Amino acid sequence: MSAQPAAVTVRVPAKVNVQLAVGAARPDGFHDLANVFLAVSLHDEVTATAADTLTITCTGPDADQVPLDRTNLAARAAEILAARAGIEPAVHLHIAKNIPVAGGMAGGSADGAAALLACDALWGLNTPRAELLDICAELGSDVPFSLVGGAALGTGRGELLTPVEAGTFHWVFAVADGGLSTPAVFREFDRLAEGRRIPEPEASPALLAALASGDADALGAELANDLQAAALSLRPQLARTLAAGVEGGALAALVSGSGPTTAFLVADQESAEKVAAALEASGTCRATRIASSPAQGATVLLS
Ligand SMILES: C[C@@](CO)(OP(=O)(O)O)[C@H](O)COP(=O)(O)OP(=O)(O)OC[C@H]1O[C@@H](n2ccc(N)nc2=O)[C@H](O)[C@@H]1O
Ligand SMILES: Nc1ncnc2c1ncn2[C@@H]1O[C@H](COP(=O)(O)OP(=O)(O)O)[C@@H](O)[C@H]1O
Repeated sequence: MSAQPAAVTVRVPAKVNVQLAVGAARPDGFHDLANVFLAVSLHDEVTATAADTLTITCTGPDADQVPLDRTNLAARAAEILAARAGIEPAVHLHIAKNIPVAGGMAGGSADGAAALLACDALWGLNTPRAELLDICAELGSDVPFSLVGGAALGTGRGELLTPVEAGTFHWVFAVADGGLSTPAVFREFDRLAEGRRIPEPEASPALLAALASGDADALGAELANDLQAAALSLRPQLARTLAAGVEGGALAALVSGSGPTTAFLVADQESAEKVAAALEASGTCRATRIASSPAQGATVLLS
């Protein structure tokens, strides 16, 4: 019998939604989506080590905003996996956090997927991939994509994934002060849509073709986020950040998912540095990050 590893580290990417088409509210409170996810090279790392009880620690610039109790998605992932295996969730999960918190980049979802993979390896469970994906969907709509990474279309509430083709793209992200609550942004979407017929969400063929081609100008023309108006309604100053990035040379700009992080598509690495400098000089954001896409999904680094 092979020895269990003493510690397992999993690296997991953030995401941006290059198309987020939102349907009407469903009876269960969720919204049907056509959610074109792209994993980007901004990562958290989650390390699992055996411990007496389930404990969470977190380091990084936004660590003080991360819950360290059982509401942390990494803790919930460990509990669900342990319950299925009939064992105790006796693990210390350390989160090295680099993804903005409550920023619309699925940082919590990323940690949930990473913790699931790390615990599965630490406990030697070899859970089938399909079962891991089921647990991810139970944890949250974005969590399956954090496991899978790359580029994918999410339907249903975003949890039903079909891989899509994607060339390489370069991005700048502007991190805002404070977060936005995802349910609050969906509620604002509903409020703004009152009295209007909301079409069924559908992936745009032009967007998917642009994504596959690797042509940044073409993709820039197709970026679309139905939650953007709601995020801007709750946080009007984001309009200044979007404008500052475009004036600084970005090909296109949009709010990342439910926000308030804003995403800027740029031509190349050199342009990324210029746009990041322009955004920082504008004083309209707290920080900037440069990244490329697509990035690999949750991956075991050390064990
Ligand atoms: C908007 C998106 C875009 O990818 O992500 P963020 O930008 O916040 O990261 C996702 O749909 C967020 O997914 P996730 O953060 O996993 O949400 P969940 O935990 O499943 O749901 C939190 C709450 O968001 C709302 N919600 C979420 C997904 C969905 N398809 N319809 C919804 O209405 C519901 O109010 C739900 O109770
Ligand atoms: N591991 C985690 N990292 C960050 N936030 C988490 C985590 N687990 C639970 N949360 C909670 O989820 C909320 C949303 O965080 P996050 O996933 O970063 O944002 P978003 O849903 O906008 O992508 C946070 O405000 C926090 O209360």
